[in-house]
Amino acid sequence: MKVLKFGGTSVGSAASIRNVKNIVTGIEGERLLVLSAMSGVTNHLVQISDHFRNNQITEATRLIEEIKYKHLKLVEDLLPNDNSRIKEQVNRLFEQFTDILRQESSENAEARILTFGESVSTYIVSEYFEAEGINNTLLEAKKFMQVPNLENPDTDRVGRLLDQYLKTKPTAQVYITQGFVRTDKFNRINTLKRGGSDFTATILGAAVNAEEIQIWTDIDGFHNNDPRYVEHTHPLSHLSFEEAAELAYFGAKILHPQTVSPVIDRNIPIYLKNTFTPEAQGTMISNQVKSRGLKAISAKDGITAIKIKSNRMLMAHGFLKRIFEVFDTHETAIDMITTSEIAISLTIDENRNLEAILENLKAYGEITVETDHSIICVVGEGLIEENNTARLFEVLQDIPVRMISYGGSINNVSLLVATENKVKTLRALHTKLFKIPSHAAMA
Ligand SMILES: Nc1ncnc2c1ncn2[C@@H]1O[C@H](COP(=O)(O)OP(=O)(O)O)[C@@H](O)[C@H]1O
Ligand SMILES: N[C@@H](CC(=O)OP(=O)(O)O)C(=O)O
Repeated sequence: MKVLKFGGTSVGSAASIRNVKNIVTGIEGERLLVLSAMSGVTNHLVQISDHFRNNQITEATRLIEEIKYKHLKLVEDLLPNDNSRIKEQVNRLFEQFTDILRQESSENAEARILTFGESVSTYIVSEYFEAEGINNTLLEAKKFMQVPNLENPDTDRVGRLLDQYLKTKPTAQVYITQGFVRTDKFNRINTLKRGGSDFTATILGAAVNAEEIQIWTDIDGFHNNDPRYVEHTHPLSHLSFEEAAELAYFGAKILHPQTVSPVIDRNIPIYLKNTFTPEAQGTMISNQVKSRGLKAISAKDGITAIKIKSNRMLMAHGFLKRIFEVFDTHETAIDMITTSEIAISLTIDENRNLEAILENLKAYGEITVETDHSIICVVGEGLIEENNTARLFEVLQDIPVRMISYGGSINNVSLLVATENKVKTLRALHTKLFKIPSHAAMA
């Protein structure tokens, strides 16, 4: 079995869905397709959910009509003839969706709203494939994507649930299912967080012990820096699991942060490919280390730095343990840590429980908080043994760096900068580390 994930732009128009069809028919054997919502739809659903929560029914209804029209137009473009049955079903799906909105507001209603885009996109693609003679079975992801614990999905359990469910469905060479959706510990619909269809693909890849996972997107692989901010980036032909995991966790938008973790133990390779230029090589992510030294740079926004200053207690044993317990109690992960004789600074990327954390930390010293920071992550196998780092520190002469994490792993150096300096830092590092002429890296 191969798992093929197609992202929002790949299912975003009739032309791109025709590319998807050509890609899928060019691959032999059993294929499990994981599809995202059409590009832009989940953003609209977020707005609909917000309007709904604020009782702005007129605004919510206008947006629903907009995305309904977008999907009906897609049906018209893909299947110009004999489409009335399919349009009726799309209309029915939208009626069911509007019913969700009428129900009492709850966290669950929000997740059901956000995951609706995947329900319609998979239905339309399945009908289109059928009309094109590609026999396929549409699977409801909520029947088997039981992921109560986002940090550590039980892929064996997902595999067992999928096996049971498949017994109730017609067998096919092509299966189609929704990305992004999961059921949580209360067995209610929830999401895998934004961009989560990549994570669906690797959870399912591990669950069925796939021979490989292909993630089809709108760019020719993993680039060595963020192409939205930096010019003259280039795709990398290979990344190790560790390199890809660090880059995704520290912000590279092309992959959901947790994409890599489910497949490492089973050693299932992931290929990143471009739906619009399928012949391009793309990036392979595997357990092999094909080259050492500097590979890529990424950035993660929304970081908060917290400093705890205490000239009495820092060196006392058990002090760090008590600090970490505060974060543990409030289920908040720590990203970076630096210590000095009298202070510890650490960062978090989730401010949901910030107030409660600060309240608890007060007992341990004087607290300073800085929001709106970004972690810049420089990654490569054996990076810090390869003498690249002297050049890294030259760049930092011109950029105010709040924290540096060096030596936690030999594959990664992380810097914390104010978000207003992020783009400048990415470009300066690109120029210096990849030896690009300085005028060329500026967008
Ligand atoms: N290092 C990187 N390499 C490639 N693309 C990146 C990188 N960092 C950010 N991106 C952005 O990620 C986008 C693809 O991710 P995404 O929009 O989530 O795709 P999809 O909708 O297919 O899931 C690219 O268009 C690119 O702008
Ligand atoms: N549609 C969801 C899930 C997803 O992964 O989308 P994409 O593959 O387009 O990033 C989102 O926008 O978050």
